[in-house]
Amino acid sequence: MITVDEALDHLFSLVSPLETETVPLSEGMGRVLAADAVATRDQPPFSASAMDGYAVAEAQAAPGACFTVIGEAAAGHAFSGSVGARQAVRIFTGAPVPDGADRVIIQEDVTRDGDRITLGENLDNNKHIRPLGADFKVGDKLSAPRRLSASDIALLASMNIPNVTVTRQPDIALISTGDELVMPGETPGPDQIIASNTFGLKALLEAHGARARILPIARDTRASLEAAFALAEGADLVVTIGGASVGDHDLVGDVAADLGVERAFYKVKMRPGKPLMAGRFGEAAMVGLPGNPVSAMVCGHVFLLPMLRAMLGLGARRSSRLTARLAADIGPNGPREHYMRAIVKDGAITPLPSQDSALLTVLAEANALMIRPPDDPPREAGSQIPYLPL
Ligand SMILES: Nc1nc2c(c(=O)[nH]1)N[C@H]1C(S)=C(S)[C@@H](COP(=O)(O)OP(=O)(O)OC[C@H]3O[C@@H](n4cnc5c(N)ncnc54)[C@H](O)[C@@H]3O)O[C@H]1N2
Ligand code: MOO
Repeated sequence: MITVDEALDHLFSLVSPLETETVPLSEGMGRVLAADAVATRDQPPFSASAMDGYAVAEAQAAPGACFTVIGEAAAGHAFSGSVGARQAVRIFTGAPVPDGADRVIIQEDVTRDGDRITLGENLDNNKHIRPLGADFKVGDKLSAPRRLSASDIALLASMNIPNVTVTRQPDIALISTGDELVMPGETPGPDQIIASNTFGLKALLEAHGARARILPIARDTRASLEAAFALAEGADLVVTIGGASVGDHDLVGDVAADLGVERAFYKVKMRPGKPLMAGRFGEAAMVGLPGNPVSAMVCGHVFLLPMLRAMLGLGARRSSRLTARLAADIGPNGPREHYMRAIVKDGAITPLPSQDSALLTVLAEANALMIRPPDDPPREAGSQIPYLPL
């Protein structure tokens, strides 16, 4: 058995960053920026009023001072003249500040009578002006690689970038295997259950930038498994679930080998997730996950998401870990790295009482996978423990 980090190194050797494509900015959310986006304009492109009020020369803005209003500047409508001594321009938020003015007095601090204004006695000290280029200047950039957030999309729009160069989304084919499985919505026989793993994995992978396809369930026969692999044609990554262990009906490894999968490894020193296999399948990578529902999802977090990030050009790194203080004493760990379903609350982490890898209710209740290294000694409450957030 190899360690989790060794398995990850093998998995990274099976994938590489995918090619790029250009998409409209409105479809860029969650995509990975593959080329720096460079501003070709300053924002704001002029010094702009930050408030509604009157633009005047700072030097004359004393309490009680009087000015003559000579015109108006609104957003989208600049005042073309310039502001001289004892003159003011009525101005609104977002309007260019006219020449000669370098301060905006908010209208709450002004009394107006016809064309005359008088400043109040308690002026604030703020100029209420946003300088040219205060947000960004020509040449400023949003650097790649970067997964685009909603805030990034707003920034790119403001930079006048209507299309973005992003990494193509990996196509991931998901194959459930087993005679006991039917799809959600079907009527299971008395000895059958519902295929949950492909659905959970599709949700996980798509939330992180992949396109995942759930293929028809492969039955525990060579022919059915071969048919499922054929349907996976064109995928960047083929993921099978179940049939990975040592039972008489666990055929995935044999069929994959017959189809030319060069196996990179089999079995990882982790819990859950031990019977994991991986290899190269033509142009694609192939990963065989264990069937137990929690094992499959844990392997999704620990292995598939890092592979996905590597394919998206975000680098070949394991998932980032956080740490929390242990809420209560725990006993020693066994020989496999244990990913325990746990709850982190107010900075303290508590493993859930049942760690059976078949219990999706426990996984759904958990918000963290608490990580215990192989042969970790007992830990006392208060120790810092690493975890993967779920
Ligand atoms: N003698 C041994 N038996 C087992 C070992 C072992 O080392 N020696 N390892 C155990 C561990 S650990 C795991 S994990 C499982 C993995 O087995 P498989 O990958 O072969 O998975 P299956 O036997 O096909 O299924 C296990 C379990 O999960 C259910 N399952 C499968 N696919 C799905 C799906 N898509 N959605 C929902 N549930 C699924 C399946 O019905 C079984 O209940 O092996 C242990 N055995
Ligand atoms: O490794 Mo199995 O995945 O412990 O349940």
